[in-house]
Amino acid sequence: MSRTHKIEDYRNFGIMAHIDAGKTTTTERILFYTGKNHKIGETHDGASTMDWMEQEQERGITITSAATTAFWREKRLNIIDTPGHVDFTIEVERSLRVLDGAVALLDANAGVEPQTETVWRQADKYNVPRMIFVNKMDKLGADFFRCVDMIKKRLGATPLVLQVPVGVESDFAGLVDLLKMKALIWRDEALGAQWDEVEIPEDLADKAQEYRDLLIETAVEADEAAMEAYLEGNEPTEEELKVLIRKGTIAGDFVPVMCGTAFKNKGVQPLLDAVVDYLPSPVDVPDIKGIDAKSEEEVTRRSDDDEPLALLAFKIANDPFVGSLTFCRIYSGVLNKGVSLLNTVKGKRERIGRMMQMHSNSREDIEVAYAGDIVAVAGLKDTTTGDTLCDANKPVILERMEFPDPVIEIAVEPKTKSDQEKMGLALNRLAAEDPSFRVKTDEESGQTIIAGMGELHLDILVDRMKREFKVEANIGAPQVAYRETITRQAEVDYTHKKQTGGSGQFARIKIVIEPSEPGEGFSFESTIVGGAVPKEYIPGVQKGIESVMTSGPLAGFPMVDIKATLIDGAYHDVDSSVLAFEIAGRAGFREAIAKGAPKLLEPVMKVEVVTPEDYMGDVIGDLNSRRGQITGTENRGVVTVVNAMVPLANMFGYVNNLRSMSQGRAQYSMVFDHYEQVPQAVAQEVQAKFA
Ligand SMILES: Nc1nc2c(ncn2[C@@H]2O[C@H](COP(=O)(O)OP(=O)(O)OP(=O)(O)O)[C@@H](O)[C@H]2O)c(=O)[nH]1
Repeated sequence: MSRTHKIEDYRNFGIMAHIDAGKTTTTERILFYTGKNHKIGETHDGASTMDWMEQEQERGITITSAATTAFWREKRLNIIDTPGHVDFTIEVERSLRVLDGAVALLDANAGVEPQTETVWRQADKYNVPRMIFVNKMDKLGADFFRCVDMIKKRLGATPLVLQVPVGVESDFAGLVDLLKMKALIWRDEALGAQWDEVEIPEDLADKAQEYRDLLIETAVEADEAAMEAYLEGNEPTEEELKVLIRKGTIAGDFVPVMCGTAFKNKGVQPLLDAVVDYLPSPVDVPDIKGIDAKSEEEVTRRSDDDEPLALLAFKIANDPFVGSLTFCRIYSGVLNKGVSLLNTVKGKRERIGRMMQMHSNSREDIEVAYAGDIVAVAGLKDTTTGDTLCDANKPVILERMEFPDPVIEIAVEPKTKSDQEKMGLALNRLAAEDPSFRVKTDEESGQTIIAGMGELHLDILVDRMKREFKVEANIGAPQVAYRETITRQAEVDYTHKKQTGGSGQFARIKIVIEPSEPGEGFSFESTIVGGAVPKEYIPGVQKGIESVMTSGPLAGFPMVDIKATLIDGAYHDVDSSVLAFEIAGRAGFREAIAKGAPKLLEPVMKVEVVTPEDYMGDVIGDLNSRRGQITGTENRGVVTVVNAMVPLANMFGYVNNLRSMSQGRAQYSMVFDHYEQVPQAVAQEVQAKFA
């Protein structure tokens, strides 16, 4: 069997959005218009085809990323579904990792929302070329040009407006295509409705011309020759413009902006055309970087069937019929069913017994897959998210993903003895699927603690534990994941000496510790020259120090952002050992921390509340009482937006509070922003509770 599509004809892209912007609806329309999905399910009926898991349907939010293959204008689209809820940013990160381009959805009324901003920044990190679809143009309060403005102001991006809406809210009828300079007017709002290409309505003629000029001016910046020609008075043709837009989009110079309403079936086909025309194929983006597992040298792998086989596992899902499915992107080479591959991260072999291509409502067993493809492999044993699978003769570790630390924890207690065993198994399985989810045992109480990105994240995991693994458990109150660090530099000269019977122990170290930048974590360095401490003992010192980092002196929380430097020391020919230096490292570091003025840190969330003006005073008063700092308020049509920074510890149960305060009319969203020192009075409470 050979390729059905050249790799240049692939578009691996994701749809990213704030919760409720309409991602599910848009994805389903895309699947409908690409002809793979003939029975459309509206999300509010709970019949959505992208939402596989039971809870997702019940809660109406898309939690896991599924990859779906569809076809448009002889191109092969692999749509990677990215979740919108901030508790699952980890899912967003890992899907961003494997896609080549993205469509960001905005709600035409709400514009750029905080989570859109978060996801946008993540996409910046991976240099993902993007375009924007301003959805819900039919909604009350929709404002396309306000969205364009927010793209500039909030996202700091350069919008390249490709369309101008014709009508708005219930009068939204279609759009002006600024390349063709024609209006596309839909005949009705039914699924599959046709449109007519007509002259631009008179009242829009000036606006269309203004935006077309702007479009050309922005687009020619992508290419010097085109720019010169334009300055000499030669406008690019439609085809030339498309080439320029493609080039600038892939380079990240600007972001094409389009509009429509997925729900009322307007604007989806032009969006698909733009995906094909402007988003990159796998060969248009830089080659993936990796490390040669033998030589440890940096290497790159070209998106090419002739390169050695390498794939990256980016998602593990439990399928009710097939069992565990590992979603992989093939970066290079050809994958045949039945081969045995090396997992270079785990150092284990895996056999590809069965692989599938996912379509929105069916899965197709396949025998072979090529560079650029996304496949779901069944029955892998040891592979977890982020691992590389490859040809054992050409072992490579593809760029690994970074995962944020969890900010919230709860204790889970199995109800019966049999639940106890099942729970261990279930938690391990869930942790393998989701690297932002951690499980640990509290050393003092013996309780099992699970940690994640937010209340909802843990809620869903506990729910899955009950449903999928039939584990009954009692759940404790959610707890903030505090951290500890030091505030000043400290130096310690510590000697560990023991001389009782047999052989003695001797190790002397001189260490300096200092605070490092927030988010830098822990680092260790030795500046010793001339063998005051022999090389083989230094790892002992580091190990001793690291063992202390896991539990700070104030309340036993992990320590972060500390740099430790071993500057001097001494040893004894007979009595020194790695162990003696480890003991010295541990005790010396403890002493240094005490001198370094330790402090407690807490996660602070960026909160946005959208409320009718009547409740604004109450909302602000309440946020203040939660130790929140209001960073700004803003009018958005009929509602007021309140922005604030609030410690996570004071945000538990906020949703109910806000609901009763505003008679259910205000909404909020929050994202983790940074760790900050806990005020003294609060710190004392926390310490009393945990010490
Ligand atoms: N008026 C209007 N409503 C829309 C449009 N698109 C989607 N909706 C509605 O907005 C709500 C959210 O849409 P979804 O498609 O579930 O949004 P989502 O972004 O997938 O949401 P999550 O999966 O929860 O993140 C649903 O009630 C949709 O019917 C649109 O173009 N116009």
